[in-house]
Amino acid sequence: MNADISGFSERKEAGSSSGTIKIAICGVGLIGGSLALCLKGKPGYRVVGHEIREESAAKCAELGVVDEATTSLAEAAADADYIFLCVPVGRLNDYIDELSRLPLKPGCVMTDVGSTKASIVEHAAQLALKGTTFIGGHPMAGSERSGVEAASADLFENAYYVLTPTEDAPAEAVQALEKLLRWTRAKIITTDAARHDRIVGAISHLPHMIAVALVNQIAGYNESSDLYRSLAAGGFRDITRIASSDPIVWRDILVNNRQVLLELLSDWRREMDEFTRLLESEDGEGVAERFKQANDFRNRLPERRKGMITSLYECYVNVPDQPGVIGRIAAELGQARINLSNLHIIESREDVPGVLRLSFRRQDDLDRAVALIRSMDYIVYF
Ligand SMILES: NC(=O)c1ccc[n+]([C@@H]2O[C@H](COP(=O)([O-])OP(=O)(O)OC[C@H]3O[C@@H](n4cnc5c(N)ncnc54)[C@H](O)[C@@H]3O)[C@@H](O)[C@H]2O)c1
Ligand SMILES: O=C(O)C(=O)C[C@]1(C(=O)O)C=C[C@@H](O)C=C1
Repeated sequence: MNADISGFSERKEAGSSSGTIKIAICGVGLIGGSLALCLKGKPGYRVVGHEIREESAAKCAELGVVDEATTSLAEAAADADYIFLCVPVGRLNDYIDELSRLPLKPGCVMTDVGSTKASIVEHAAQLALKGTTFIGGHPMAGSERSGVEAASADLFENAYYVLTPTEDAPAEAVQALEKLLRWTRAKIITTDAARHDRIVGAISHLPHMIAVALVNQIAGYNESSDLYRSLAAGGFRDITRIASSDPIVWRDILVNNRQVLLELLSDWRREMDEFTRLLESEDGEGVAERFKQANDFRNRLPERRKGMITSLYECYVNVPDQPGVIGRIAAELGQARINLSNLHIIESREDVPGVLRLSFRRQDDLDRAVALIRSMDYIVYF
């Protein structure tokens, strides 16, 4: 791979013969759509989306997330200067295979956003991608939501964006991709694919498994009494938000990174066994020590840095069980031009006050929303 890249930098700076840089985004969902929004409309760029279904292609074009959309991979890839693969991890190798059979523009830089890196990087290296360069990529930002409707131009701001170029990747290609990715306002770092998978397995994949296991455990208890669901408060919600993530996307990630995850699960079991031991021996000091250690590490994580702890600024509003209340709050926020990124009704049953979770992408929007909703006499908390 990475054969002839002569004239690479000039081409990237000057764009194609038509004077534009063509960027193909395959899979215009949460991540692909967010990348498209970061790049679309920037001087000299044309963003072409690829979706396998006609309706999805039409939708991302209608939403204005891409300049144009197609269901033909050949059409999307033809003359593209950059190709982003933003489909579930289990489909990445197939895309690389298919692209390797298509005529690609010499000097084209191909990258992906998959949450695991070793297998795709290895697969791409086995193929001679005809004068093009593959560079693995992974933005460390996301959401439990999925699909193009959840895409946002702000998603990657201040998050880390990991690149995993192989040793033979031309420096010019890596630099060109880094330069393009500056539009995401993410912090670009490079590492090797195996290290990426180990670390991201620990800080992202393991937590997703734990969240899902915990929710399923409690859902089982809830069979006997709905009070489990009703009483689930901040602690449960905080640790389980990511259990709402897309099942197919996560099936692919976990299966792909299974070697790393099996080791991590064994360490996790040891951590749980330690709690069992402490409780069985009524070792309160030992329990407090576990919390102290965890506090020390967690409190040193950078505050509110997107991608690591949370990408959202959220508040909760108690709402009475009356028709129109939620619409009124949403309408007031809209009128004040406060950008609401998500609204979720957490509890809504007859005669029981509901709780509305409002999510914002910016601290400023959250602050203004809280002031506004409190001025409407609703109780707001965090
Ligand atoms: N969700 C996150 O928080 C997050 C964060 C960083 C990276 N990623 C990675 O980004 C990639 C996309 O995830 P997403 O969250 O944007 O998911 P998504 O469901 O929002 O989007 C997936 C996209 O892939 C397309 N797609 C789905 N199945 C397909 C198939 N079988 N063949 C072809 N196209 C298909 C969909 O039409 C959609 O455009 C994944 O590889 C994931 O690991 C996700
Ligand atoms: O914020 C979330 O919902 C995420 O799950 C984002 C998250 C993560 O675990 O931090 C998930 C998957 C990625 O590949 C990168 C980021």
